[in-house]
Amino acid sequence: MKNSIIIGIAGGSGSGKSTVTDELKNLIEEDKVTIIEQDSYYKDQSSLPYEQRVKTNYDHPFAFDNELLIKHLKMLKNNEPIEKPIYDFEKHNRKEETKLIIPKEVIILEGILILTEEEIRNLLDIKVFVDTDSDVRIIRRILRDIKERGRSLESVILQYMSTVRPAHLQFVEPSKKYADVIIPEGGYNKVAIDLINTKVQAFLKEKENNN
Ligand SMILES: Nc1ncnc2c1ncn2[C@@H]1O[C@H](COP(=O)(O)OP(=O)(O)O)[C@@H](O)[C@H]1O
Ligand SMILES: Nc1ccn([C@@H]2O[C@H](COP(=O)(O)O)[C@@H](O)[C@H]2O)c(=O)n1
Repeated sequence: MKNSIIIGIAGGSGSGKSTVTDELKNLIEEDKVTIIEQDSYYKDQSSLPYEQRVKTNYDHPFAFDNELLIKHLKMLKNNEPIEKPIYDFEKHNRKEETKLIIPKEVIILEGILILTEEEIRNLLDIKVFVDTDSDVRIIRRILRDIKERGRSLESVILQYMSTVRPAHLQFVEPSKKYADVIIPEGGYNKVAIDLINTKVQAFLKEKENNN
């Protein structure tokens, strides 16, 4: 029997991925669940000045160090701890420090582009897509990025029009077809979150019975 299961939660920026992830995490015993954000695996850009880092297209698959993400997911599956990078949205770069992540039975991986890459998809036991209309997503993103990511209204709008929206249409939206479960409006869809949790609890019970 597997050491762990990995649940992938994809969806556009502002769709409610982190909210779904937190709601699901709260239903699982604390010592059995860990969260991996694809955002933590943005490529290291220390060699570039801030003025260049601001201009990076953070919604294109090239922006992510998926090689490291895949390596870490495989290590966790193998019961090995990892040093997860920590991302700084204000500086547009990885921090120098990392966070020790101990392998747990349930791993929740969340991020905009986790379903676009076949090698990541193949590591996922449950694939979820949080499906929220673009007008709702941009409003949520404006509020969040100004409050939590040190952005101005103008910068959020410019970034949305130049890179976020085109990459969403090119990469994120088409990846919905790979999902096992599509959650409309994300966030607080209790029925959908309970259904995923039922599958998680069945796995944990089976694992306990096998020990
Ligand atoms: N169902 C919802 N109703 C209202 N606000 C929500 C809902 N889901 C998420 N939010 C808010 O929208 C913002 C973006 O949600 P978040 O879960 O961080 O999205 P994502 O991780 O997909 O970018 C957050 O400030 C969050 O509190
Ligand atoms: N330096 C960065 C890195 C990423 N972004 C944006 O974050 C979005 C993904 O995070 P969500 O929590 O919204 O899913 C993505 O759309 C990037 O545009 C950024 O603005 N700056």
